[in-house]
Amino acid sequence: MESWKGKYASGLRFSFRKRYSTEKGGTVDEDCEVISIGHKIGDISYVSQEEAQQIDQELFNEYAYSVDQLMELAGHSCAVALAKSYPLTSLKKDATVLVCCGPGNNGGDGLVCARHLKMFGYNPSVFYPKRTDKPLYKNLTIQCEQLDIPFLSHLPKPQLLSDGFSYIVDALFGFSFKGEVRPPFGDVLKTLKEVTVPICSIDVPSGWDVEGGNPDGLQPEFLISLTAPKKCAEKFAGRYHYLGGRFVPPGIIQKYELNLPTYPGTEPCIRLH
Ligand SMILES: NC(=O)C1=CN([C@@H]2O[C@H](COP(=O)(O)OP(=O)(O)OC[C@H]3O[C@@H](n4cnc5c(N)ncnc54)[C@H](O)[C@@H]3O)[C@@H](O)[C@H]2O)[C@H](O)CC1
Ligand SMILES: [K+]
Repeated sequence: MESWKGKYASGLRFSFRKRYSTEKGGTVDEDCEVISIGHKIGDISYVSQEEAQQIDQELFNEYAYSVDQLMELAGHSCAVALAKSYPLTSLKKDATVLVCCGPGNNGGDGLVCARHLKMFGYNPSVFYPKRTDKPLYKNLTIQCEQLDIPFLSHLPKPQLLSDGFSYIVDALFGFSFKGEVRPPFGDVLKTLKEVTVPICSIDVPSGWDVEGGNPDGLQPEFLISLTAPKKCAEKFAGRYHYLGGRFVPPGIIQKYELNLPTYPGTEPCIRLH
């Protein structure tokens, strides 16, 4: 497991054991190792909603990336981080995974992630209740359909979801989420809050204020922050926190004074804790 803590100087490494409580009242131990591989010392950066949106726009406008390119890298890094956290061989239920996609680019990341999960041998299904009428999303949908990834017409009840899927990917909202949740997503989030299998959020746990979080909202087990963690990620108390979206140019890192880990080797993601 590669992991990073900004406060440790380069070359330091230590092991520790984390203990989790299970629903049945028992405990599970996990051996963890923290390795400092970056040259930066100091706490990791958490960006505001405005900074996240500015960085996004700069990547498109100043650095000439297309949204398809970044979405592909982002979604691929999500699938890799999920595969590291929930290896194929550790899953029952035929490695079935439900990917819930929202109307914006977070949902697009979810569609890309579903495609890569299928390529990695998982059995994803997609729930995509509010489709956006743009070629990018239509193409991502066709790509999934051509891989025989089922699209659910409605979201099953919590018990059925818990029985039928190994984990659920939350790709409903990312860094542009604002205000109170609007229909039909209030019901979707309510259902997801009641499932007993892990919820895995892409970029921001959906329904959380991008900066302030949401103590009454979803409590995902897994979070992958893209580009840089958003301020709400400081409140994430789940088991796996990854950073992905390995496409941030040095100019952006300097301009926004981002303190981020150096990705190891050719990895598209890195575990933060
Ligand atoms: N630079 C990067 O790191 C990249 C990140 N990517 C991903 O893109 C999302 C941000 O995408 P964006 O389209 O700007 O917004 P969202 O997906 O977060 O949501 C917009 C969508 O949601 C609707 N909405 C907003 N608030 C509400 C609400 N309260 N209730 C209901 N609906 C709401 C809004 O109307 C829009 O339809 C980022 O997080 C990453 O996941 C890119 O993939 C690549 C570059
Ligand atoms: K999300």
